[in-house]
Amino acid sequence: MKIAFIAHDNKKDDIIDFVKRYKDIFIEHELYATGTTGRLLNEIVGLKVHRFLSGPLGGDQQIGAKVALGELDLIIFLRDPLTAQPHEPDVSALLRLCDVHHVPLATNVGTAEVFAKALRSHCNNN
Ligand SMILES: O=C(CO)COP(=O)(O)O
Repeated sequence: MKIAFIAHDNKKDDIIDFVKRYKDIFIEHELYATGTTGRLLNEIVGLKVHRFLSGPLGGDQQIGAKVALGELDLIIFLRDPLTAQPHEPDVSALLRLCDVHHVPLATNVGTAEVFAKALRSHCNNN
């Protein structure tokens, strides 16, 4: 599967912890991320990740474009619901495109866990 990771700054520790816990699963897939999130997943978790621009510089929109083209299968976007983002319109546009194109989207660790466990059982059954 093609999976994209995005995390706002206050959620960077959470996404690192989450991806570390499921590294054995994610390593089997094609991974994408916004700039800073991708760098951290590469340097700290040790995964190969295709990196787009940083979110505020257009990375969310680049991921949205891939969603619109049917080129991503799952989005893990750990949003910070307590901090205003200068690029909020880009964030909303990405969430909207996921809904338009029926692409599964996790916006918190609880939902991301459900997806990761589903991926794990899918891998174990194949
Ligand atoms: O701002 C973001 C998503 O809206 C995340 O971007 P970075 O991964 O570059 O920090």
